[in-house]
Amino acid sequence: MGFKHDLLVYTTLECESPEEMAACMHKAKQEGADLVELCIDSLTFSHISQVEHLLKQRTLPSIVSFRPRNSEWKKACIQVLKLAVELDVEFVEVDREVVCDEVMAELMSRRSNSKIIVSSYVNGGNPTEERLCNLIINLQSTGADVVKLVIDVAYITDVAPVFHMLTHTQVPLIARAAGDRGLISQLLGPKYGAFFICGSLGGKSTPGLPPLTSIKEVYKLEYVNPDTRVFGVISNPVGHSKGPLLHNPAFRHTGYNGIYVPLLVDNVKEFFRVFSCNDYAGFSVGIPHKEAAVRCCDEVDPLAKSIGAVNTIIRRPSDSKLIGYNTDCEACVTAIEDALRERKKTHGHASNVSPIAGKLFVLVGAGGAGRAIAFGAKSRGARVVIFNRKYERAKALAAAVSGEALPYEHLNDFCPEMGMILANASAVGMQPKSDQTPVSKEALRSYELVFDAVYTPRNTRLLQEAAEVGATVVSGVEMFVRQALGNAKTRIMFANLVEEVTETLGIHIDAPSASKCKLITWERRIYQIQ
Ligand SMILES: O=C1C[C@@](O)(C(=O)O)C[C@@H](O)[C@@H]1O
Repeated sequence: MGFKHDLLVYTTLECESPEEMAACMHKAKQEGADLVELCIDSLTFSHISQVEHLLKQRTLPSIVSFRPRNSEWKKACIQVLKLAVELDVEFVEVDREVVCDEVMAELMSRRSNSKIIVSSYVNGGNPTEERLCNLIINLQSTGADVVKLVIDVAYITDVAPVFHMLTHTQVPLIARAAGDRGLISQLLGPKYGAFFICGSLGGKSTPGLPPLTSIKEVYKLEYVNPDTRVFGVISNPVGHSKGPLLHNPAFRHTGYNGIYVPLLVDNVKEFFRVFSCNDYAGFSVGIPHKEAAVRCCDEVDPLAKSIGAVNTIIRRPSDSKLIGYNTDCEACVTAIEDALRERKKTHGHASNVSPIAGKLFVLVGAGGAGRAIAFGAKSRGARVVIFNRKYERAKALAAAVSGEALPYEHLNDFCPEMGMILANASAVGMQPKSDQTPVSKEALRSYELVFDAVYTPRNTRLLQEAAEVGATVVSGVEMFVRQALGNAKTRIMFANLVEEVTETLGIHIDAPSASKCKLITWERRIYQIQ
């Protein structure tokens, strides 16, 4: 078939009425879909003529599918599939489990322009290459023009055999790993020769499916090819990350053939074992993996080593070794310093000494991000006090930065002096639990500045309440963009990208005031603020 490398983006329409389906088809077209899968079994219709009308009026090339929900529906299924073939619908999808050889043969012989897709659902997780291969051979033996597999995956690593099949199968193959952990089967599919990619309609996040709009605008999958280098954020959860919105445009501006994707990882070590080739070139590391990731690296930068957490990993092309860095530390501390300097400037006393020096720096959270912030604050001469739900972790971190650990229950009463700095490095307040806050509004009155590492939502409850009591607030987006620049800088070293990435991101950590307006531009872009 001629279209193997011409990417077609489709979306699946499940609607109650033919009218609604026609309207959704229109919407799918507006959002950039090349074709739609019409799930006729989702429709309520009294007569087949309504389906006929819908198919004749279709405004996009279509796949007609029908999944019978019980044995009585089987008759309707066969009737609809035959109708679709008669009407020359572009693709007619036949479920291998329901359609017998005889009907299959009839559909094949009656079609003129329709292509027949024979599909199967692979359940039970852990799809081995052998299992997938046998299934493909079986489906192909029906004489199908296209074979389609929807595969249940338990872990992101289960997607690797799917990529292997996409690369090595001769018959045109549509493969989709279902669920959140299967998302990369769609985003990276084109790298492995996939020619059909499924997206979700209406900006909706459907598990395992990228929104149609982000396929076109963020990932630009039509440019992904076998040489595309893969980057991504390893995290769990990962859906909140704005990394793809920031790194993908940066790649394009610099003409670099790379893609940056969310990687929902349960076990970092296993992830690196399976995705071990040079094409998987660099990673951001998010919660809760920043400490475990240190143990996966072959070399760790001295700063990251002392912190005990990495948030950036680069695969060195010359020997495929993983090199870990920590860009959170400088990102957070410089964001706080800049805000304090700005405040001092308006109060008339600017100075070169870090404005954090000598301050009481209260840190909530002793995980990977907390560790980086504690080390950063200590490096600037702050007195660090740590609160963490698990007291033992707070104590261990306090010992590492010559600070003090206090029981979490005392956080709201802690007020030894006024004008302290508060940094939240816990996930409290992150979407979807954005009504939560780690520190009460009353307690915030003792702080001169409040920083929140949580950046989704942008204006957390903690920051809103801190602003209401008159504190200077620094949002997590300041840290997020700065750590991403750190990612880019480490990437430049190994991918021979020149200063352009820095230019594109537009932030020069050494010259904070010049960077401010670019930061705001990125903030607008990331949160899609007009
Ligand atoms: O903390 C963060 C944010 C992040 O996890 C993200 O959401 O993209 C990426 C990490 O590298 C970084 O340290």
